[in-house]
Amino acid sequence: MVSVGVLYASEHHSTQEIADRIGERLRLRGHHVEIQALPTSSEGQGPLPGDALVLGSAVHDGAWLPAAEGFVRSNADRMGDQPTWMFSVGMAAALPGPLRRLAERKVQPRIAALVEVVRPRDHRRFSGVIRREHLDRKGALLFRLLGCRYGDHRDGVAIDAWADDIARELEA
Ligand SMILES: Cc1cc2nc3c(=O)[nH]c(=O)nc-3n(C[C@H](O)[C@H](O)[C@H](O)COP(=O)(O)O)c2cc1C
Repeated sequence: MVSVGVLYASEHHSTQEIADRIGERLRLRGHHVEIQALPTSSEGQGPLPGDALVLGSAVHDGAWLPAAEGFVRSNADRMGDQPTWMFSVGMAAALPGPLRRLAERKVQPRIAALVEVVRPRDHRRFSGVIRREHLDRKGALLFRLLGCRYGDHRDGVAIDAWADDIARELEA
């Protein structure tokens, strides 16, 4: 049994629910799991929870949310202390075919820079939920012009499979 901290930053809850799902799955495999939202301020950060970390964030404008990016930056010197997995929640699955393939291939530079700092066992990208009310007028116009689809694009099977991969590595 390994103690795992699942830390996330989420604006509209889909990343939070993905973090919960991963945490639940790891619990089912017998691990002790603490699931926590990352604080918006880097002040007062204590010890990292758990002997292993799963770190995730929603992606906004090509970057992790400030709480998650700030967490990585302010803990850069101890990021290698325990095995860590990263996940990013974006909207690749909302994009039409060619754009989607492009988005799936390319990790945005600001996120790639965080991966360089953390050096995780794996960095996985999932699609989340995107609704009209999440976007301002300009964003909604662009969304429509690009032919994107609103909705819940999460793939529960892929999320569970990834959590199972983590559990297997923890048990190895
Ligand atoms: C203002 C805004 C900007 C976004 N920018 C991106 C982006 O640059 N890349 C991407 O893949 N997804 C982007 N998304 C989609 C979100 O990452 C996606 O909806 C995700 O599920 C949000 O997670 P949350 O529900 O935890 O906040 C954006 C969404 C919003 C509302």
